[in-house]
Amino acid sequence: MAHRVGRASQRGRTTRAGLVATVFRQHTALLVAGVALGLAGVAASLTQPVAIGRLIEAAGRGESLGAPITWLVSLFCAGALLTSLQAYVIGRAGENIVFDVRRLLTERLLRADLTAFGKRPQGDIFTRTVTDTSLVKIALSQSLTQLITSGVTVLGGVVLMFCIDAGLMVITLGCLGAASVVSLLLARKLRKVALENRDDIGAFGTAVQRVLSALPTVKASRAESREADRIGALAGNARRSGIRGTAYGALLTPSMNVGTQGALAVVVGVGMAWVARGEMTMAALTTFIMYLFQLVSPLVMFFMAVGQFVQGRAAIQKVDELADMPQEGGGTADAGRAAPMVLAAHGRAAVEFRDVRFGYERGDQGERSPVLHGVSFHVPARGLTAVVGPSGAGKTTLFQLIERFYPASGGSILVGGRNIEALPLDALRGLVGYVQQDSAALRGTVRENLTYASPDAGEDDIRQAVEMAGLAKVVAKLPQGLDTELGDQGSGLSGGQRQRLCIARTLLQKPAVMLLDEATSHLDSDSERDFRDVLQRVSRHCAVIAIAHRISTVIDAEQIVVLEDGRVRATGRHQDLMTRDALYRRLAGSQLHADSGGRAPARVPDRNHPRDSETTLSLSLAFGGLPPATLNEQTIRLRPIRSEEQW
Ligand SMILES: Nc1ncnc2c1ncn2[C@@H]1O[C@H](COP(=O)(O)OP(=O)(O)OP(=O)(O)O)[C@@H](O)[C@H]1O
Repeated sequence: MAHRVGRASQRGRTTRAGLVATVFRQHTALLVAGVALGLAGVAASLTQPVAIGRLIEAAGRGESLGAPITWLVSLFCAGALLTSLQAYVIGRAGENIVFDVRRLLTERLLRADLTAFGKRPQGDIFTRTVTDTSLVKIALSQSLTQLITSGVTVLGGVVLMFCIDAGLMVITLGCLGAASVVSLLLARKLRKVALENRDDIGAFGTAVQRVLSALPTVKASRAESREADRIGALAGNARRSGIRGTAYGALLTPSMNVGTQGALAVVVGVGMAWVARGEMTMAALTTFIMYLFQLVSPLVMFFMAVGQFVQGRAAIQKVDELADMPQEGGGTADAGRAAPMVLAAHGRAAVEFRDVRFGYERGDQGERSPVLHGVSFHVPARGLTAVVGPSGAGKTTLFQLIERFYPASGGSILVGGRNIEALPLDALRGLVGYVQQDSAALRGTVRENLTYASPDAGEDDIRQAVEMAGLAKVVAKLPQGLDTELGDQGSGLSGGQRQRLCIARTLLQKPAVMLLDEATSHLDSDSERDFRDVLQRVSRHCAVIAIAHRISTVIDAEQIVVLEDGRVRATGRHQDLMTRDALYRRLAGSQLHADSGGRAPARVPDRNHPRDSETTLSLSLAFGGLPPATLNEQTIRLRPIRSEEQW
């Protein structure tokens, strides 16, 4: 049953009714079965006072008590069996509901549009996904069925009591009616407070998630006390609204108790007077009082269920809001994993930007601050293309658009000659491998991390990718090799090792286009030289686009795109750009000074010479330790880097 939810509801927007209502409808059969069992139990309970009345009458007449006692015991057993069966069936339906809600919600979160996702605090998303879904389960299974079965019990009891004595019933209803009005008013208050409490818990969860994800920064900034105070204040808000909710909830049950106890006192007094005057039999009064006693518990349960249900409705609202988040690809995310695609025609550009414009959405009003202003360039199907430019020029944004994390506001991006808007997302992301600026490793084994984008990869492919990314020695030293467990965000490996892990993961994907965002920034000199060899090899098979601040990566590139303020100002090879583009010269010059346009051969510095040792130091700083001899055909005069210049 839990799997019956239609594919349609899993993909685009759920329905106008919301995700929870859609899921609820899928489980009505089991819920109805649970309610039916509950009602049968109610019937057994409602018959018990009649059976007791018969027992009293039989005893009064001196008849055999065997049959009435058997009848009564059978009713007790049937009531108990039906109640426990109902609890199991309703509990099962509740688990099925929460399973489907969580499954569909997670799917929608994973396919959410990044702009919409970025606007929501992650702690709030977590609270809604974990805590609120539990409240949804309680509201839609236990509370709802309790409302129905208790409601029917109360109704049935009222009808039967009317049949026994209408006058006494009118008195009873008067007392219960007043208590019910008070309880309903309290339930309305409770719903309002419950919504506030959900918001407060969400804010608390957000604050906790914020500090836990940056705990080393918190410690290094000595912000533990400040954060503890801030989070403590938010926990205090949740406590206050929780206590207010508890207070309303605590008033709900006694208000009903007072009503029923008042009714009981009046009924006993009036009833006994009528029995004394011979206007009512003792058996009828006993049966009536039995029903009144039986009414107390369902009435209290009914109003408790009302309280739980209104709290659950607040949670349902929160879950539905989250599930309503816009989905990638306008709500038509691609089904399953698309078959791997290959770039169409040979010789066609692997990636082409045609007058692409883009701005990130800021705030809730949809206003955008422009980042790319008509970017055009193309990337050949083979070879290394480097993208360079000052910080904030829009380099990473180019990659985000190729991956279709965000849609371009104007112009078009083509991969293999096809507009990416027309490609299924899964296929596009299968073609394009992306090593992000902040290397993304996950909790799990090294092997799981490696095969994350290609779950079916074989041992040989894994070994090859590990070798190519320069990770083989690292893996060999790990206690369990590829099966060594890593912590959150890949802790257990150094920054550079994590980055190589991500490079290996992307290599394993065998992409047609590989995007490397400052991918070599963490690599040491030896590994970077190895990796440049890897790049050379890989770029013979696919298009590699690398964002790099290191000239060592750029020098060998077949093409360099110079980006400034979201515009392409030049494209060409290193030597060409050194002569004709001032910005490129300046960017390169911040690391090195080319004496003769980068044409004369490099002089290898002598470490023993005081001036050269200074030069060697700054060279290795600027080039991340790459030995000068590896810079082909460069005559480089380096300026010593002084610490005061770094400030
Ligand atoms: N998610 C985002 N929401 C809003 N603005 C963003 C977002 N990401 C980037 N920006 C803005 O877009 C501009 C370009 O950012 P981008 O990351 O593409 O620059 P970059 O050239 O890669 O910079 P760097 O070299 O420092 O990594 C910056 O001004 C940045 O503030």
